[in-house]
Amino acid sequence: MTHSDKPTPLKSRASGPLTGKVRVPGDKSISHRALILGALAVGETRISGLLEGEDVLNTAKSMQALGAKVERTGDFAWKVQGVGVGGFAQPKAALDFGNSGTGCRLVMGAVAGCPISAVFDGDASLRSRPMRRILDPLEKMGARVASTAEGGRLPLTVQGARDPLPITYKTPVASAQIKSAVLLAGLSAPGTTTVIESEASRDHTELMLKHFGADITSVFEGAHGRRITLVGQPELHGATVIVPADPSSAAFPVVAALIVEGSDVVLSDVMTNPLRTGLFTTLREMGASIEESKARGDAGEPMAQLRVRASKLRGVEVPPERAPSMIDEYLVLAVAASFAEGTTIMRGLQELRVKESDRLEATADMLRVNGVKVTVSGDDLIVEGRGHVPGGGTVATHMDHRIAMSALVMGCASDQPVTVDDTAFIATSFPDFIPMMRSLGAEFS
Ligand SMILES: O=C(O)C1=C[C@@H](OP(=O)(O)O)[C@@H](O)[C@H](O)C1
Ligand SMILES: C=C(OP(=O)(O)O)C(=O)O
Repeated sequence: MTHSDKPTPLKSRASGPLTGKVRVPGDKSISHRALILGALAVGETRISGLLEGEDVLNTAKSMQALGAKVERTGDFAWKVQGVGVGGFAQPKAALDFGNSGTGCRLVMGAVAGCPISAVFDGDASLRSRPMRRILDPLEKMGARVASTAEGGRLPLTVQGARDPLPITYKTPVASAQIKSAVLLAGLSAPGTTTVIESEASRDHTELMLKHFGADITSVFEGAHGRRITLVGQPELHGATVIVPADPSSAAFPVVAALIVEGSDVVLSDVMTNPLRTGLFTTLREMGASIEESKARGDAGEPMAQLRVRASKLRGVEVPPERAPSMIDEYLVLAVAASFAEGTTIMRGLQELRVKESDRLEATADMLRVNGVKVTVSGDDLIVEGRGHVPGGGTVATHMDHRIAMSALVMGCASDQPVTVDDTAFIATSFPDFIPMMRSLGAEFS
């Protein structure tokens, strides 16, 4: 996906109370996985609530290019006719994942277990992100990689293994993308593939593999880790997947409701998998009123309705072991911390440096240009909250959807409006963010 060269800036200014009930779009992690596992299954997979954002649409296109039949049957409703484990066909052209690390890295794993070769590419942001962390284990499993870019960056070619080897792999960092790539390649290997992680990352791949019929187990390992074992060469069967609302997208209206005085916002069907809810835990520790009701669990993932009311927040210390469960939410947490009274210290954020942008520096810049006192100390982010934010700054989004949305949320309650230089990348994960926030009362112009 290429964006127009002309940036689309937007200004966010303080509004009256935010009110109403919304359902944010389907979870991005689950949407990617539903398409990929649907493509690797035998038979038909029906997906409802799919996130129709650019990242996921690029994964859908790649599944089609690899031989699966992927069809949109209605609003957020999709049907996939799979080719079976190991059954991908040689794609005719390069696979373009646009801005999406998840799509690119998970499909690399799936391709590594098939006897085909595929070129992987993406936009300037994705081309700058490290791929060695994925390629290392895939090479151990028998895949071969050719890259002309430095450090195994995109564009690169993966030649999948004819006879993939099962491995036991300890991930060097807590990353669901690394874990998932190994497990997806392991589907085609005989015997058991094991992934050990010292900090548990989101477990959607494990839950969904089970849902599609794989023999997979996950046990605790050490204080915070997991050992995941997958029996290779299963026959995955097509399944029904109901995609819950994305907690990483819900994070934006949640924080907006907390900081805009008098707000009362309800969010339905938000996924509450504990490996994704670190932000809500942290906000509650800061004094946030977030009430959960209507808890249910369709298709292996828990979800609930959240009612969020404007709250006086106080600074807290966020421990490093919480990072995997809120890794994409630190940007908007930093916004909440700016409106809190007191200092918030977020520790162990090294992984933020290798996302769509260097999110540690970009978050600090976002706050700084809006008059908030902030320090990056090693891999820690320290925000000095003063109960209000001066605003008045223009935020550089660096091709990063979450910076754009966080900055617009900040403007909802700052003394002066906040401008973002480009909103185009919001479409990667939350295409209706702007109209949805306006429907709650946000003033974007
Ligand atoms: O597996 C996934 O769906 C994701 C894993 C995380 O990345 P890492 O695996 O690099 O931590 C997260 O940041 C990303 O938005 C989605
Ligand atoms: C890091 C993110 O996604 P990805 O790694 O898929 O680009 C994100 O959505 O914040």
